Parts: sequence; C-alpha cells; structure tokens
Amino acid sequence: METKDTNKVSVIESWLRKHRLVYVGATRHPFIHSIRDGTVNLNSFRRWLEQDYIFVRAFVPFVASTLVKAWKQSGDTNDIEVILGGLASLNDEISWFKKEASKWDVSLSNVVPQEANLNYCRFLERLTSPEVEYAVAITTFWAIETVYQDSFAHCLEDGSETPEDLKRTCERWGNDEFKKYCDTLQSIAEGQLEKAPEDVVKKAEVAFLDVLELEVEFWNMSSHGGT
Ligand SMILES: Cc1ncc(CN)c(N)n1
Repeated sequence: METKDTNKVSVIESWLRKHRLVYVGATRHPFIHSIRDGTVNLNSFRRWLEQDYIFVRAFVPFVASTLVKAWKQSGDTNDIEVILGGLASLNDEISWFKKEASKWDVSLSNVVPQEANLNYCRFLERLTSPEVEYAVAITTFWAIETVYQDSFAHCLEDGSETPEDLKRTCERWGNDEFKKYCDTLQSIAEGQLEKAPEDVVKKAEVAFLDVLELEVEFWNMSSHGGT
C-alpha cells in the first residue's frame, strides 16, 4: 500500500532553510530595523519612496509577462486570476505611491533611477523573455512580493516603535490580506516547481537568490543613497 509522506519538505521550504541567512538579510535589513525602531532618516525614506515608484512601474510588465506564461504554459484559471489580481493591486500600488509622495513632498516626475534600481529593473526585464519558464517567473514573483510582506510586517509586530506616519507604508505590504496573497503565490509556485525538470528548479532557485541580493542592494541604496 502506498503511504503518503506528510513530512515531505516542499521545494521553497527547503530553500528557505538552506538560504536562511540570505533571506533574513533581505527581510531584516538595517533600513527595516530603522523603520521598526523609529530612527529612520526621513530623507532615506523619501529616497526609498521615489525609487520604489520607478521599480513598481518596471514590475508591471514583468507580472504581465508572467500572466502570459501562466496562460500559455499552465492554463490554470486559478493561477491566471491570482496573477491578474496581482496586476490590479499594482495599479493601486502606483496610485498609492503618487498620493504618498505628495504627502512627503516628493516629486515623482523626474526621478533618476539609481544603480541598484537599474540593476533590479534589468533583471525583471530579462525575465520577461518568453524563453524564461513559467515556474521561474512565478517563483520570482512570489519572492519579490514576499520580501516586502515579511519586511514590513516585522515593523508592525508587537514591540515595534514604527512612527505613526510610516505605519501606512508598512500596512500596505504588512497586512494579513497581503500575507494570504503571498501564500497563494507560494502554493502556485510550489505546484509548478513540483513538476518542473531539475534544471528549471535550479534556475528558479538562482532567481530566488538573485531577488534576495537585489532587495538588499535596494535597501542599501535607500539607506545610504549612491549605488
Ligand atoms: C523593491 C521592491 N520589492 C518588492 C516590492 C513589492 N511589490 C516593491 N514595491 N519594491
């Protein structure tokens, strides 16, 4: 008789264990700590805001290309609806950035993207290629959203001293609904990874690590300016 192995560790769970330190580096960065303990430099926060607005604009075509891959390579209606919902929420995210920027006196019209941001946007652009497998794209999508979810949720936990006017930002990604959305992306990615050939799983793992590294560079850029 076949027995079900309930202790089987999923692919993503195994990566999160294997790359724990890198993951923690991306989600518990000093910039996030500074928001959480209320010592954040407001010019750094403004820099993050203007640069992230550019990032989100570049994120949209990447997510749209993931939607096309889902349609062509999976055809699963649930996947398509979840990714479509993700695109809709990016539309809200862009409006949110505009409103937030005006509250913080940040002009979004002539922002010069910094090196770390350009690198991240180039990475996203490479992944829009039709040659990149759906399993790699959906895993990357999950990783990008999850780093923000985990980072900003940390600023809302008990004991945090996040200033009142920064809580809006933390709640945008740190709320329970966004956590559920990330969990759904994770299970879609898991489903794809389970049936993907070994070389594709390897590529997805590399993309996951790339995201963690690019997120650290993005936080560094926000904290210190420069590259
Ligand atoms: C850099 C970065 N990473 C992730 C997210 C979440 N959409 C974001 N807005 N910016």
